[in-house]
Amino acid sequence: MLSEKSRPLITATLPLVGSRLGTITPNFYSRMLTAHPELLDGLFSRANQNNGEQQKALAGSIAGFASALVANPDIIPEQLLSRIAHKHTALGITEDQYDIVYKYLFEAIAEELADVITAEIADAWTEVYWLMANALIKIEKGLYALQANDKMWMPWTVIEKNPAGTDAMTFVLAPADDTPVTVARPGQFVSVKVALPDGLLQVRQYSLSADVESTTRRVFTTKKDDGGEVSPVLHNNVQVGDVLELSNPYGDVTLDGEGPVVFATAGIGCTPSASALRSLAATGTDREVMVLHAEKNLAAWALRDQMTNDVDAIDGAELQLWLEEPTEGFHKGFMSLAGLDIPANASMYVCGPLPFMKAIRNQAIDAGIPSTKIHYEVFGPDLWLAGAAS
Ligand SMILES: NC(=O)C1=CN([C@@H]2O[C@H](COP(=O)(O)OP(=O)(O)OC[C@H]3O[C@@H](n4cnc5c(N)ncnc54)[C@H](O)[C@@H]3O)[C@@H](O)[C@H]2O)C=CC1
Repeated sequence: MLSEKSRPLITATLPLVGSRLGTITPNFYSRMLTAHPELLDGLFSRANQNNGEQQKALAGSIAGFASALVANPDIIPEQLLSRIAHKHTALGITEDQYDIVYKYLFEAIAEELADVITAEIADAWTEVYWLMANALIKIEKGLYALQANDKMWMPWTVIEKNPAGTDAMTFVLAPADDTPVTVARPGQFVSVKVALPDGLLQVRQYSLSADVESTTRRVFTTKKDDGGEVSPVLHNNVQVGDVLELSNPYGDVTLDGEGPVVFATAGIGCTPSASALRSLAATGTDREVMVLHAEKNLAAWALRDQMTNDVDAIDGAELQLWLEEPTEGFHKGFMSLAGLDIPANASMYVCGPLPFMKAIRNQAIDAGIPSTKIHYEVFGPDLWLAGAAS
């Protein structure tokens, strides 16, 4: 919990620190990556460094955590930390790296706030940092302990590479060694390590799109982002027979509980819901299932066959489709929940572009679905969650 000594200091300086985070975090990353260039090789995303998303995400997390602590000094904001911990473990973050972050973050704070900072203010923010870091370290240790092995990276052989819709590709992989494989949960993702043409190793998270329970297959589907650094390499360069390094599965937006379930997805955001749907169909679920999906056109829908087959296989399951390009038999334009008969006790899983998720979450809340039952995950640095928690 935040000490009584620090609380008024954090309350008083939060607006100022919040307003300067935009300069503190680039200063921090620049110091840290200059001193530890190895962290950019296989840990931090070069694309997110270059476009500033990583800096904004760190700033958002710190501000969100500090705001929550000031409002409730005795309560650690679990949801915010859980989401971050799953991303950290998928990257193999270790306890000692929190010392490295502390050193360069506080050097950056000292420089950027030189006009206002006192020893007392620095101590108060140090307390906030270690409250957050120690809580994360504890959650992350627990997540690592749940895995079937204690390795970060395991070799997997690409055994299939299948085009999925017009822009995506499904990769099926089999273990390339005898490391015990963790059974994943529907909705989880794995990190995939890819060597770029310039030799730099980069890591991305991809949702498993099918067969999550399997210990002999990993299946993920990725859309090619022509402006991106990693997906074009996966699509163009990686071939059947190649070996990729994969992490254990992580992610806390998973299909749990009972009762009716609604999947509302758009574009390649259908992947985690498709794996959940696959699991429901495979286990002969008696849950009421509604699948809502939005795409530009029918051909773009990456997992069309898999999802329609699984909807057909589940008793009473319903599928509705929205297409931007008018197509007979389907809703036209962006998804709308208006007029849909969504059960009041439904759990909703929303995944797709951020504006889509915001629109659907708002509509669902207006329709009476409690926010606690609406599950979503922002892929990439988690700005929205950090903002929502503050
Ligand atoms: N596990 C996860 O959280 C995953 C998340 N994603 C995310 O899903 C997103 C999907 O990307 P794309 O397929 O390229 O999407 P896209 O840009 O092709 O859009 C797909 C559909 O989203 C809907 N949409 C777009 N903007 C909207 C708006 N302002 N309001 C309402 N609906 C809107 C439209 O129906 C559109 O056809 C990516 O941002 C990716 O980060 C993707 C895979 C997994």
